[in-house]
Amino acid sequence: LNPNSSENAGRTGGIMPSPIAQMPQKIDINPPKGTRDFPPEDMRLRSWLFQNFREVSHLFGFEEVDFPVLESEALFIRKAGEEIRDQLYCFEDRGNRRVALRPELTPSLARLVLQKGKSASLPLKWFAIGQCWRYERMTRGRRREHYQWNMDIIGVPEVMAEAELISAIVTFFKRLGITEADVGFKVSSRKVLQEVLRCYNLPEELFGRVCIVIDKLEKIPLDEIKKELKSIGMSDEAIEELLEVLSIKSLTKLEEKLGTSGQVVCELKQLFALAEKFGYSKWIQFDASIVRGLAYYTGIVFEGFDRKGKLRAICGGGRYDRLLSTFGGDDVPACGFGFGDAVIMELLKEKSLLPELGLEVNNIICSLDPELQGAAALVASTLRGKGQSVDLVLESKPMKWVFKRAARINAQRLILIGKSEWERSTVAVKILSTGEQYEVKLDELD
Ligand SMILES: CC(=O)Nc1cnc2ccccc2c1
Repeated sequence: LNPNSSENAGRTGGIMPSPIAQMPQKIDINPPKGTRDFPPEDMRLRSWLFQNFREVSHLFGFEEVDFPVLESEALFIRKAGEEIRDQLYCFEDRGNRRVALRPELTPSLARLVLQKGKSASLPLKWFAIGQCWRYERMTRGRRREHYQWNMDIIGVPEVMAEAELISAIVTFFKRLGITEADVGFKVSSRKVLQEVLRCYNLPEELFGRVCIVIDKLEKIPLDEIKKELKSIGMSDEAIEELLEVLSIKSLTKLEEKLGTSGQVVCELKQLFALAEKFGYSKWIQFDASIVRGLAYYTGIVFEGFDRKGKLRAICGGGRYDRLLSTFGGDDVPACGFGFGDAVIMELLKEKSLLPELGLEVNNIICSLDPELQGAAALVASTLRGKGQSVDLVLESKPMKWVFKRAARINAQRLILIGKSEWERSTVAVKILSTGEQYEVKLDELD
């Protein structure tokens, strides 16, 4: 912008355009609406959270998978009136293809399972951590992206699969110091709904739409719920019966309502018995109102909630035995859960369970004069070769600057390359926590 600088040299006569006129359009340094940057202090927390996701997944013998954040829009087009559909971050690409930023991971996982087809020996136990997107009018100021941890078991029809998944989440909570006093799981089965709808001869294909309306039970007024159920084609009597069943909060009462023989009650009893064996009985409770907001669930559904009731659902999942066949594959039983990175962080903050994660560097190395830069590089490589982290001072800096930086990056040791020491193959070492100082032979430095 300096009118006298070289690139302007030789410009003839005329008034130099004012620097402002040359100023490139100042770009917005904030991330796009509804999205986040992760500067180091936030990235350390995120990495810590994901490390726990990964370690629990490996503890349960799951394999990590990943898929593109961009998918064909068709993967997410379901006609059940889901919120996730209304907020799909979709567009037409330069090849005129309808594509979308994935709003969830399960459909991509199902696509990959089908791609593996017969070669995939069941059961598959896969997990993924991926960024998911939604396009919301920013009127609500909500985020447009979040990271989700998913674990899925493909090919196991028995309730043992759901019990295993809940055990994984409980294990994760315990690792972070969250107990059954802080959170719980509401468990139900969509077959409860199916049972009621069958009694009232509601066609099977409307089942998903009813679930999506029911999922809004605590979010919109009851008469709005009734209106939507009526518009789907339910009679007043069916609606009353449905709402009555959904208010059941104990398996015993459900049994009275639906009878003991039904597969529904039997499956749920099995799950609660397994919970006992896994050791997380105190974490789960039956709650018939839980249906989850995704149309493809077909059986047991569950969601993690904070017992203070201040936060949105922490995680959720369930059985989706029909999803793969709706993608044209064979019928393969499947169940899984999604666990977002937002609510859990709010919960950990509230419970003061966030770890203090500072930057930690073993060594900071600097040379006391310019011609020893090479020597400093050599010492840095030697220590790095031994697995020690080194912050190498890359320019000649005054010692005051070096000490200031050493403190900021929390270096444990300062190594000075000085002329006289170097001539006798030694370096000066200062332990920054104690101030202890000594000289050490280069080949004894470890
Ligand atoms: C609490 C929060 O951030 N939720 C959130 C944020 N972004 C999303 C993006 C896609 C789908 C669900 C999402 C959910």
